[in-house]
Amino acid sequence: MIIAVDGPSGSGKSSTARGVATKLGLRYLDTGAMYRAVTWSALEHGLDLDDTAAVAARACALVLSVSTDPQRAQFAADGTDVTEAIRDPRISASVSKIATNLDVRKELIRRQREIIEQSQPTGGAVVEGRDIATVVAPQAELKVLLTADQDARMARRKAELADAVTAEQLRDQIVRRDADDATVSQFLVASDGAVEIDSTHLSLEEVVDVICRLAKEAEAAPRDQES
Ligand SMILES: Nc1ncnc2c1ncn2[C@@H]1O[C@H](COP(=O)(O)OP(=O)(O)OP(=O)(O)O)[C@@H](O)[C@H]1O
Ligand SMILES: Nc1ccn([C@H]2C[C@H](O)[C@@H](COP(=O)(O)O)O2)c(=O)n1
Repeated sequence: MIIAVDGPSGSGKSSTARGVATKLGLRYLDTGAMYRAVTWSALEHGLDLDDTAAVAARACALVLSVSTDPQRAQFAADGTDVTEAIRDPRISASVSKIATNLDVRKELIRRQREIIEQSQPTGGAVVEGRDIATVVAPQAELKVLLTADQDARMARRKAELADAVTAEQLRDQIVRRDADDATVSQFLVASDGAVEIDSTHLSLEEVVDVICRLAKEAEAAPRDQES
């Protein structure tokens, strides 16, 4: 089973997808981390992020190791563990430049599909990002658009960063980033066949439970039609 979870920044995609994967015994793929790792690598190499050809060449050359264990997020870029470095505000501020580079997207989507394919023998994966249901895995058995209103998303991110960001940085990470990212992916409205879950007034556990229930229904649906 493939479960696609898309949505805007701070809506709870990563925490929810990890929780669902753990509960259902599936792999977990954080596609945003892959865009972050390319950003980290491009900056390490001193590239001008506006030089789209050079950045795309870096993305293609990058040896990227991605853990799909929902209990143990780990990412390595050219042999360096970047699990923590890719969460740095410096990366969050620049990552949209990389994510709106269409040649980078082409390369990362190719890799994401490979990782998804590799998860099939062990039961599948929960894959989260911005374009999973629409582009990366439109064949997903369950497609979720996870939303929350802007104030809730900003408050969650502020709490997560232990108030270590200014109001301006917070707005940049949530509002500006979504506006830029939405120019290349459709994650603000539910695509065909996707279920929208507004998590504004739901706890993380409640959202995980709703998705697990929908997954069980989706899994049972073809069997119901056969009988
Ligand atoms: N339903 C919820 N209620 C309250 N807090 C939540 C809920 N879901 C997630 N959170 C918290 O909100 C913060 C942001 O969640 P998370 O990182 O999972 O969002 P995201 O959509 O993956 O963000 P981004 O796309 O920017 O990486 C985390 O601190 C998480 O614990
Ligand atoms: N499938 C995806 C996943 C992520 N992005 C972009 C959007 C973000 O700016 C950036 C990092 O994602 P995050 O870790 O914050 O979820 O990558 C995308 O365009 N497509």
